[in-house]
Amino acid sequence: MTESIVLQRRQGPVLVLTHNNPASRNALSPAFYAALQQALQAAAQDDAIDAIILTGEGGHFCSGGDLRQLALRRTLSEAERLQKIEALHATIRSVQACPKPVIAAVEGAAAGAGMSLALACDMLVVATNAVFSAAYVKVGLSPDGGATAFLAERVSRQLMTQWCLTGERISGAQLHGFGAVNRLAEPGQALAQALELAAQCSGGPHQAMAAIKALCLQAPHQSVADQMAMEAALMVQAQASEESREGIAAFLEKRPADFVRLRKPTTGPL
Ligand SMILES: C/C=C/C(=O)SCCNC(=O)CCNC(=O)[C@H](O)C(C)(C)COP(=O)(O)OP(=O)(O)OC[C@H]1O[C@@H](n2cnc3c(N)ncnc32)[C@H](O)[C@@H]1OP(=O)(O)O
Repeated sequence: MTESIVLQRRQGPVLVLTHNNPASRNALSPAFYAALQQALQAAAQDDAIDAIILTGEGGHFCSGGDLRQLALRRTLSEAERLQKIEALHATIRSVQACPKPVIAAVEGAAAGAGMSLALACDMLVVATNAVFSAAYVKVGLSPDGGATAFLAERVSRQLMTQWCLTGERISGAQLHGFGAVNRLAEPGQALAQALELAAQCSGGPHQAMAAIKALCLQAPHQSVADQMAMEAALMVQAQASEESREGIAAFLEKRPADFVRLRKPTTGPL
């Protein structure tokens, strides 16, 4: 039996998704795109899952596009090449469209589109030995997977341009210095730290958290007026929700809020 390209493990209400292609340092593949999208869609529907961690098997997060496959792309038509890029982009969108927080736990390399995938996540836990690189330039390519959008959210245009033009390696510690990282972990501890962070997001109000994720994703990309319009639209919904009824009642009754009982009963194993 062939092993899954995305390993799935539940730790309480946290789903850990592990890219399992260590022989190529977790280079990207159509099978990975399909499996990750499917896992995220299933997790979105599963009320027992509060947060998702994305990580890589074998000490590396992801080495980006598969260079053996990319070498063959020149023989494809422009439309076919676009279709392949779109498969990556659909995967990036699926991370951001998932209503649950997705946390990247990064050890080792996050190169090229592997860096894009890590930066697409809602939160980032990196080991000090993690190495990010916009490696595209090294192989004569320009960035994709949202790399330039995600870098622009985190650092100046000058620095982003330098990183993309040189493909230089950026350590986990460096990224942490730019405030681009939620937690900096000792080597080998990124997943453990990500699980701690995920635990902080557990037991919360799912609808409100989905609204918060959507707001945080849009904030760097729209005007204050548009952002406030989006906040208003979501707040109108939130104020009428069972979640806010429970949260406010719990405060007034001096007891912990119980958002979990508002969810549908789970069908899957915990
Ligand atoms: C559409 C998307 C485009 C892009 O993302 S463009 C950017 C593509 N990515 C890169 O250019 C990064 C290439 N990889 C590396 O720089 C290094 O690797 C790492 C830093 C990730 C890891 O270095 P180390 O631990 O020393 O491993 P190793 O000996 O270089 O590689 C081990 C095996 O993994 C294969 N491999 C690594 N990255 C890729 C890749 N991106 N695509 C296909 N295979 C890859 C190698 O070839 C080799 O394989 P074998 O053992 O058979 O010699």
